[in-house]
Amino acid sequence: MVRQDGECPDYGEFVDSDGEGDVEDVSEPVERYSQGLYYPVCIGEVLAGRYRIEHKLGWGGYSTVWMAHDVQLRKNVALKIMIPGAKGEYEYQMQNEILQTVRDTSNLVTHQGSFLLPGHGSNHHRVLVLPLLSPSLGYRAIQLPVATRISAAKQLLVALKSLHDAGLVHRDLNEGALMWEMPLSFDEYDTATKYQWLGRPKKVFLGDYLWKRGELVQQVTTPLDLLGSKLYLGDFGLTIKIGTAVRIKEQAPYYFCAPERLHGADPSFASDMWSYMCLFAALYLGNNVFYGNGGESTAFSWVEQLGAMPNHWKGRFWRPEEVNDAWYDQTTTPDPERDLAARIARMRPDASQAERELVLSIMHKAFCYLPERRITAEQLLQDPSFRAIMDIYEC
Ligand SMILES: Nc1ncnc2c1ncn2[C@@H]1O[C@H](COP(=O)(O)OP(=O)(O)OP(=O)(O)O)[C@@H](O)[C@H]1O
Repeated sequence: MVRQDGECPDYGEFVDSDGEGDVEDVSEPVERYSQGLYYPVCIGEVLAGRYRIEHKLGWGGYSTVWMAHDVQLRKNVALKIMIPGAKGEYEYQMQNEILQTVRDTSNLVTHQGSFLLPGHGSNHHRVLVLPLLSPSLGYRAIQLPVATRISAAKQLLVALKSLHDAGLVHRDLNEGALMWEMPLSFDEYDTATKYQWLGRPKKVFLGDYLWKRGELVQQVTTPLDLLGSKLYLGDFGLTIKIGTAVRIKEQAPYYFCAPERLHGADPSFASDMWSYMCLFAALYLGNNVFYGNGGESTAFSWVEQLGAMPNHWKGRFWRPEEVNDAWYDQTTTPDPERDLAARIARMRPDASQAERELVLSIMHKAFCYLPERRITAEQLLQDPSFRAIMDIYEC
């Protein structure tokens, strides 16, 4: 139904004790509320006198993200409520930098405004008001038509190029940073209709011991037929200016992290391009090319598919106790049964031999160990093999 003034509120439902585990398994760790990191929120609560919380969209190391209705402007928004302190402020500052320096922000998730919420004690939580999008799909992206996924890969590359052109390194490219457009007409509907599409919030009371009432809410699962075709890149909580030296070089999930970062190098445009190609491969193949927790298994997955790592990286792996000298032995070659070509053939038997060769050529240009030889976003957008793939899928 179309939204009416004075609408009867729906606050979702508390699950019974059997359902509590299901909500807890997929939600943020509850102890982060008692530690004063996350801001406790209830469905139906109105923040800053205008944003009525309607559902939960997701959470991360630095925030919880909520779907809200802006009763002043009568539109839906996402509220990213940051943890207090410098880490929570950093993304706001970086988003301001992006808004000032990036020429084309049309595929980037940037704020439309911001406010501070008083938290526990003297803490304050920065809140970013973001466009409402579909939360990242994770492994569900494979259920989208392949042409939609390839179009997403192209849009992601355009978004990344715009960031790189402004001298910014994303540094945390993974599936969680990809969000899809939601239908524009969504703004006109009342909460009950939105819950018919997204499901009513399932929730658990956080407990009386907190300084403020709050609920642990299971995040929405967007029906795939509700998604638009536009893809957005978000999560700039770790973004840096190129050339910035960082204390922690590596980044989880490690199977998206460029190998030089696990050998002590700072994040760079090139390391973003490695992560980009991991995402391209996941979208094209429907599965990740590399795996593991950043230790032996991840390094093994590089070597079996790409061959030996550069000899001068020897002795620099971040987990020295797990090193295998064969990784740097230049006589170690990819396993023909399990290399990239074999993987592409296995995962995409429907694609022609010519198409698979184009994809293999693209992947090798970005899955190149030496960052200085890796293809850039600008070059990849102009690359004949990349363009040929985009032509096949009419993107
Ligand atoms: N504007 C939005 N619309 C819909 N969902 C969103 C939006 N922004 C974020 N989300 C969802 O919330 C999740 C958490 O957001 P994000 O990864 O930006 O948080 P974070 O605290 O910075 O996390 P991380 O630990 O990954 O850096 C995302 O994976 C995404 O699914």
